[in-house]
Amino acid sequence: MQTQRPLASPGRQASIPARRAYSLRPPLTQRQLPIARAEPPQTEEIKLFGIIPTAPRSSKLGENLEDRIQSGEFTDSGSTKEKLTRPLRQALAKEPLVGRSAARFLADLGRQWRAEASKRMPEARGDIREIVGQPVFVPLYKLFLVYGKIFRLSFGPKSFVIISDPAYAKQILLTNADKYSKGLLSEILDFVMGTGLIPADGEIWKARRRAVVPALHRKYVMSMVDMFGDCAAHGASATLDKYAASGTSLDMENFFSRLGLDIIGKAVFNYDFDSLAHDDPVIQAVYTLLREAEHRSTAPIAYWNIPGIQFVVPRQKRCQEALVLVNECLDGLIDKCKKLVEEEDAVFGEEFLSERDPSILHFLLASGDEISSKQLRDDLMTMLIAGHETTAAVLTWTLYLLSQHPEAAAAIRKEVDELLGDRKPGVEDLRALKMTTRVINEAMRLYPQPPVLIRRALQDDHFDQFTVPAGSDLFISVWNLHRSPKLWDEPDKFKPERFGPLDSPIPNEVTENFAYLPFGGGRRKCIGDQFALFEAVVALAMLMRRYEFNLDESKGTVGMTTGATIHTTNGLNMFVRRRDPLTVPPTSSSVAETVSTGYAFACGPAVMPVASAEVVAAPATAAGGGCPFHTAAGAAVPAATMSLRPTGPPSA
Ligand code: HEM
Repeated sequence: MQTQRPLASPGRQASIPARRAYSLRPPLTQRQLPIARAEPPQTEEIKLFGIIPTAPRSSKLGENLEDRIQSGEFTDSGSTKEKLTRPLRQALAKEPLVGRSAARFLADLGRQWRAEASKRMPEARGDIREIVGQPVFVPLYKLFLVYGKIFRLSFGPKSFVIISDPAYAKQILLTNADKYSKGLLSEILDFVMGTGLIPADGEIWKARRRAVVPALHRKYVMSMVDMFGDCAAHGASATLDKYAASGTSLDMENFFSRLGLDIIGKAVFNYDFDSLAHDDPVIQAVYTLLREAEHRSTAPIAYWNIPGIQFVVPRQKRCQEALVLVNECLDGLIDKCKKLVEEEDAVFGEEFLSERDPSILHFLLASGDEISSKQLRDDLMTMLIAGHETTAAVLTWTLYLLSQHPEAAAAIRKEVDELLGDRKPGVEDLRALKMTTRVINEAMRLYPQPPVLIRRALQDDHFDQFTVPAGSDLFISVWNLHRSPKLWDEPDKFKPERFGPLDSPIPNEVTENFAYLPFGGGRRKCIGDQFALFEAVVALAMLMRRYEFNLDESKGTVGMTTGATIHTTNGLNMFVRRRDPLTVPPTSSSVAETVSTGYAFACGPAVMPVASAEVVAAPATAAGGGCPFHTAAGAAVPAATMSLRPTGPPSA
């Protein structure tokens, strides 16, 4: 197989020359959209960058950002003062006496102005509606191709620094991580995650990371593999077989969302949502919260801060009710688990795993971690949300890509047929499912979940000649990094072989030097990376073995919309066909046996700097209860396709 590595390491990256924008656009009230730029295009510059001026933009917002970028509307270069005085200097230079010395003086001043201008970060100014009308990472990519690895994006008084360079990403996530907080993300997610790990900062984050990371220990992740297979098999019999028999297409995005929810419910708090087989109010409430979080993450203003809004606006009221329902359910599960911990009276130690309830919640309670039930709920909600939509989105886009690349689908089937037949993969099989894993790695490059990482600078930080002042909001565009033509050969193409021979290490931020960040990097790297990768590999292997999937094109293009993760616009509608008679009876491998043989994780050097060694053995605590809502009949769960606005089809 051909080996294609990223084209350039960050050190070798040739940066796109810095350009700046001083768009003199009047305020919205004074102009009618569409509007052409107030400044004439910089013809010289346009030629330099191979950009051809275009006609004024059309009337549809967002539609023509590309044209507007090309028109030079956002763009200026060098020092404006220098450019304005240039004709004067040229005229003066023709005068023999005083004129020439005045021209020389202006030339010196111009050099100084240019030097100062070169320290100003390239800036794109625009109308926020250009961005909110489409998945945010799409316009950011177009702007990145013009402005390069770092630029400021300004909408009136608001501005964001967009980072699309591996070395800069490494600086923010790893070397200078202390200088950054989660900023906007904490504000957006506060209502649902509170001070859970994702939005938390400072001392709370440190304490929670130290407490939670050890719960996802090696033995725990291994013990989950069997459950992944059970859930996938259940999904097959509860849903896919029915659609295969009926011949009607099924929204696989919705299917993966339910599969992800069932898996994470069991893994985090030993709760069987069984959303693959039925809907109930708790499931509906979880989706209401997820949709609200997504909505907030793309909203141009923080409407949720308007006092009393949760009592007035119907969607906010529903969100509030959903929160109460989910919290009550979590409280019930916490009580039930406390009781179990008390009953079993097990000795807690490193890699503690209860046979009756191997969940993360059980670990946290058994560890004697002294935290409030609010903090515990925040942690559980965080893991529920973080571990559900992300994996579902990864599986959705992997299957989409496989539907476009039958040769890769065939390669996976060959691998699975030879290795597993129709039995569930065991832990020892994961290392051998190399092609399946590699396809998922490449799908995570093309469709990173989330496509953008959010940070706020707590102190000034410097990126080459540019200073990012304290208080700045930064977006690390993982989408841009993963699709940068400077880092990847044919970046928009699906090429699992680009990561090298199948025997080479599984790609991650370390192997690719921060050009590839499927699980982030540095001290806030995903704590569920191995869990998630194993889950995706098991589910994909089992489904590809049993079924063939073909896109139902009558349902329209598979567009992209975004919230926290990338969703399809119209669902991933697939015809499902059962493959040839399954000859090998499903069997399960012994997880315990494999764990004891000391299987090594295949994910490369995981970066979990707050080490699991910090676990302290402590006595168990107690109480009792259970979720009162699980068996209640409920309304239909909303489709997992959380469309915000339609866009064009994905380019891969
Ligand atoms: C394919 C599935 C997944 C993907 C693509 C993914 C991706 C990520 C990324 C990119 C981050 C870093 C965010 C940032 O730096 O701002 C992150 C953080 C996190 N992820 Fe995941 N994740 C996945 C699955 C999971 C699962 C299954 C869990 C839990 C069991 C989980 C729990 C977390 C938590 C708690 C954090 C925050 C860590 C911290 O800030 O200390 N994730 N994830």
